[in-house]
Amino acid sequence: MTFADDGALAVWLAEQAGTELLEVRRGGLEGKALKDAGDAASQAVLARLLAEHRPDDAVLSEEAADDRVRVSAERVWIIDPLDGTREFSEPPRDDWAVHVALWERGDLTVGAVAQPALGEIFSTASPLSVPPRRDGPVRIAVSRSRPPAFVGELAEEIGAELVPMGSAGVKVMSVVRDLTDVYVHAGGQYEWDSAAPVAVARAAGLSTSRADGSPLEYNRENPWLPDLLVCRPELAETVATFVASRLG
Ligand SMILES: Nc1ncnc2c1ncn2[C@@H]1O[C@H](COP(=O)(O)O)[C@@H](OP(=O)(O)O)[C@H]1O
Ligand SMILES: [Mg+2]
Repeated sequence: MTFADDGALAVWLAEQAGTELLEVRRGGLEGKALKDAGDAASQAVLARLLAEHRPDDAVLSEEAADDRVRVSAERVWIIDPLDGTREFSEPPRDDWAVHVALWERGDLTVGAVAQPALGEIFSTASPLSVPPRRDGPVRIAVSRSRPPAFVGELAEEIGAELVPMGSAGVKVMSVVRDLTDVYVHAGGQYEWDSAAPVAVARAAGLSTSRADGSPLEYNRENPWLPDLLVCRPELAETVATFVASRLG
């Protein structure tokens, strides 16, 4: 197969990696062995296919050594072969994902987020549009295992309910899919955790920023990008102002 279009390639790459991950999950491993096998198998698929289809592009991956060539490159694929590794290792949970993004000369241009256990893929190639918000409390997606310290207080302040789940990509997609209205994270993450999801969320018309409302930047020297806010645009200022006051 050949792909002239980067958006279509991203979708195909995420699908190929997702198929591999489902196969690994059927292989009888458990716990850490399953996590490690998933990380390695998905990385191998993505690295091989990127080398074949885009040999001149740089890659930043959670599962590979950071090749500093990317810092001065014009095109960088930012990938997380398995986001929500913990949930991947807890079948039949479906809150884990494959992230494939492309960054070009300063910004994200393409993204695909596969949720293989759901059989779904979300992408900039086929953007969704988020329906108007229904009545009822604001729904805030948060990490199952590492929710930000301030999130209980935020929920109380704006009358929201918390919806815990695994994987940064799944949480961003929950806003895209109108399962939640906000995803806010702080305390730790890397560029690969949010790049593809953020590209998909932007294409769906959502607000994407650092948790305090400042702009997100990708392909920086240090890929540590510890906080994130993805939400319906009308909620962005309220949440960011609250978070800024708590994060100082
Ligand atoms: N405090 C922290 N420090 C580093 N990474 C974090 C983090 N909190 C969350 N993450 C990463 O963000 C992703 C989503 O986490 P969570 O499900 O808790 O929201 C996970 O990616 P991986 O599964 O790719 O490692 C996790 O490792
Ligand atoms: Mg991740």
